[in-house]
Amino acid sequence: MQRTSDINVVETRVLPAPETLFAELPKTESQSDFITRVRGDIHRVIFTEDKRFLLVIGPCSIHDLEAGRDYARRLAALAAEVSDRILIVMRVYFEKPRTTVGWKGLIMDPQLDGSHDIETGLRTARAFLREVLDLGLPTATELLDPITPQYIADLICWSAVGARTTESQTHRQMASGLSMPLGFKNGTDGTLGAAINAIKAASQPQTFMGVSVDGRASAIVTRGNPNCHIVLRGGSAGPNYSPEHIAETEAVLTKAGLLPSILVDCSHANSAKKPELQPDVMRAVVEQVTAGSTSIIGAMVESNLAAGSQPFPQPKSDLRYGVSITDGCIDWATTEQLVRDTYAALAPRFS
Ligand SMILES: O=C[C@H](O)[C@H](O)COP(=O)(O)O
Ligand SMILES: C=C(OP(=O)(O)O)C(=O)O
Repeated sequence: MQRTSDINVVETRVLPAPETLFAELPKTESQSDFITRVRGDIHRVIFTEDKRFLLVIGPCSIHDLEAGRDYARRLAALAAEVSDRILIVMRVYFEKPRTTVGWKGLIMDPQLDGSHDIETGLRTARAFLREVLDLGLPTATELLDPITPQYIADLICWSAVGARTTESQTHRQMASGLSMPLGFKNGTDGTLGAAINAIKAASQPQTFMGVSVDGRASAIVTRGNPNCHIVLRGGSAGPNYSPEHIAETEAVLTKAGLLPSILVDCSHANSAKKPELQPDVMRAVVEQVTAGSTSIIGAMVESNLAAGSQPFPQPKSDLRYGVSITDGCIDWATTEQLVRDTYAALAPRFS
């Protein structure tokens, strides 16, 4: 008989059930309390009941755990210093959507060598998230593969659906069942429609196929996620964080019957993918906030220990410490200065 399926499948590796990883790497009671409290804080920021500025900041992707820990320790100290005006959440990004092909992040390829040991990737992600939380630092990630949340979402305070997947029904359904506040990015073309439709779809009950905690294919029935908002990241036509863009986004959200809560991504097309421009974008955004904008709830910044990015793939031993292997970032000194400047600029809001 002619084979009609799996013609292009080379191997199927069964993964451990989510509950196996929960048992191996459990969430502690204090982590659980912390996540619940931070998610509540972010909810209040989205609903403008908390005046603090939500800042999602950190590496474009985590590829070196030691550098990730080093960064998290520094950010935790800084976050504690500014916590009365800025709610800092660390980008702990383990999944990378690619324009064509490339390294897809630590979950998909934890050895950085194309071996795609996803089982180790999932364990590594869980273990690292617990370390970040134990520093008293809230966690943010992009959820890309719809099965991933079953393994790590209990350790995430805020998540994103990226520009390349906001229009996907699969991701909107996934978002409708997630327990944390979530930002949908505008599309790579810069238009808002897909994100607006995504917020609407994710707020509704949905039924879709997924994996249960014991690892079986299941129909998942959700309640809808009421804590979704838009993230402006610019697009092929250029940046979209100017007062005019913010006013237009506010109007479109209001017309759609949605809360006009906007987080501005200072990276990606808002900085023309030039990481060193992010502080300028951030300053322009904070200026709008101090001038009275109530729709801007915060910003996102790609930051690492060292500036820029390095080519990848290359031998692991040749990689420079603290330098991104995906999008370019600002370095730690610039990050610290930017956060302190933002803290100072926000003073009038709290006086
Ligand atoms: O933030 C990360 C990247 O911009 C996104 O994953 C796309 O990356 P690529 O265009 O290098 O594939
Ligand atoms: C991939 C990312 O962004 P975008 O979806 O906006 O390209 C990201 O923030 O890492």
